[in-house]
Amino acid sequence: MTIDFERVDARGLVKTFGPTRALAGVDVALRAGLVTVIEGPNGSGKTTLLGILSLLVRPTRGTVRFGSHDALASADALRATIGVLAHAAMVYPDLTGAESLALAAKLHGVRDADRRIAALRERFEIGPFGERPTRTYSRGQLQRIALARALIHEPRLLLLDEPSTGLDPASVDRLIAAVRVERARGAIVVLVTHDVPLAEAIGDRRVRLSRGRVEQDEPLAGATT
Ligand SMILES: Nc1ncnc2c1ncn2[C@@H]1O[C@H](COP(=O)(O)OP(=O)(O)OP(=O)(O)O)[C@@H](O)[C@H]1O
Repeated sequence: MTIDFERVDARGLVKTFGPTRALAGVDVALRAGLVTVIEGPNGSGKTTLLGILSLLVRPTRGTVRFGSHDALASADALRATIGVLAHAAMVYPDLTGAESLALAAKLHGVRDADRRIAALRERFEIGPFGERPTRTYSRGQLQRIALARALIHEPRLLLLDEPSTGLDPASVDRLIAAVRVERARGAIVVLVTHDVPLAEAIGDRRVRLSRGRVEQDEPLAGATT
């Protein structure tokens, strides 16, 4: 079954960890073909919000809808529609990059996996290093594998957590190009970052969190190129 949706709506999200209120009533609406940047100081709740949107963390209160689907009630079915690029690359160190992509394709039941992997390898310039174990990779090489893996199943919802950390300018350019392709495909893209130039280069909207609340939610100018 293919699940499709054009928007994700989170309403009234509260998340407490013991005495800590990581989120204190957050509403966000995310739409297909738009990049939403989530900003805010350390501890403002960004990672917690991303965890809830990835359906891996349950909110204490609130609702999450993927289109007409109650995402909290159907998390297992909907998880396949999500692609996540997290801080840790989450690859098996002894597998090669190519094997990591093949495994991800298999887990997601990607049809025509060989062709999809070849296309992603070309797009992210994963050359001969793709045949080496990932434990030998530089940060930028790992990032390219992680991005390719996050995109292997053409996710509807793409969640990127600080994707530019540690990348050189060429790698950041590649990342920006990749996000633009995903946006043009109609993906719903969420980008958590402290990287202001990156946010301004690809963000369509900025949601600023402060102490677990939305402090600002505004369009970003000039991001439509
Ligand atoms: N598993 C947890 N257990 C206890 N407290 C937590 C947990 N996860 C997050 N918190 C707390 O919730 C608050 C929000 O954390 P969160 O990681 O969402 O912030 P953030 O905006 O992503 O911060 P940063 O910019 O530092 O990554 C913080 O006070 C944090 O200490």
